Amino acid sequence: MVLALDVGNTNITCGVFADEELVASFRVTTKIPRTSDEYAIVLEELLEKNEIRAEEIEDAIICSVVPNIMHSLESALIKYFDIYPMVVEAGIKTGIRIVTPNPQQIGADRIADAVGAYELYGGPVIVIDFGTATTYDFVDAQGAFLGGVTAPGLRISAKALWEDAAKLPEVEIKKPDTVLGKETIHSMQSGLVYGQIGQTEYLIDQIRKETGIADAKVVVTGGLGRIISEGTAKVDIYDPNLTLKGINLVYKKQKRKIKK
Ligand SMILES: Nc1ncnc2c1ncn2[C@@H]1O[C@H](COP(=O)(O)OP(=O)(O)O)[C@@H](O)[C@H]1O
Ligand SMILES: CC(C)(COP(=O)(O)O)[C@@H](O)C(=O)NCCC(=O)O
Ligand SMILES: [K+]
Repeated sequence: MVLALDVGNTNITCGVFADEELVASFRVTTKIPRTSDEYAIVLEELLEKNEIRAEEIEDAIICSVVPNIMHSLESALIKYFDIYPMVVEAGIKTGIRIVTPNPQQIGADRIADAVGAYELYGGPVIVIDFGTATTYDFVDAQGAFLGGVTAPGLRISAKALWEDAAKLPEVEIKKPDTVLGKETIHSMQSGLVYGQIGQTEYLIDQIRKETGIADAKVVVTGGLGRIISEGTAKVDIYDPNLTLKGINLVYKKQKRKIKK
């Protein structure tokens, strides 16, 4: 089995794949600083809870947008699992052609999302990831990554409200029944969720207009993607495991390349 690690700014999402099938997944907080020894304990314990023994993990691949935790995480895999993990980075074979002046700038998670969306659902596709940041990326029918949009994530926006405005409290991110609120919490939740839905619909329309591809499919992922997907008819597919699946696809392509 292969361990796929998606290191985001909020969570490290871990997936265990038996070939194409995701057999287990779990999440670990990114923000907590951990040593390689601590990572090993957390990973081993969570694998065990999912009835997977460490010895069953034959290989690993990491996709990270948080450079400063890479050393500890890689060391944990080397030291305790005897695995030198593959890393999703510039130069790796992905099947996606990046048509931007500086391809190495693009977050590895966006590449994994693009690979997952294109391979599993087909292009032209707009892939949206509601993570710490909200990212919108466009991949055409031939698998070319043409560009993207980066916006503040739902939690970032929410935190900005209650941290910067004295009278605004911390609120749960959920969709109220009506747009207009008669109380502080309701109106904040409305601004956050309906605001994000409106942004999403607007950007989908604009991307379709700008590219001239009116029928581009919309695929959504990310921790907060479900609540937005449920609020708009413009989302075709919500796949909470898209990034992990994309990472696993990259792993398989790279393995094939090494074998040749
Ligand atoms: N399964 C889930 N259900 C609801 N919210 C989630 C879930 N997973 C993550 N979240 C929330 O979504 C936000 C983004 O998480 P995530 O997609 O893991 O971001 P990142 O990839 O940037 O680490 C976080 O605020 C987190 O609390
Ligand atoms: C845009 C991101 C911060 C999103 O990260 P996430 O929300 O998944 O933690 C990440 O993909 C990143 O740091 N990208 C590098 C810059 C770019 O993609 O243009
Ligand atoms: K992400």
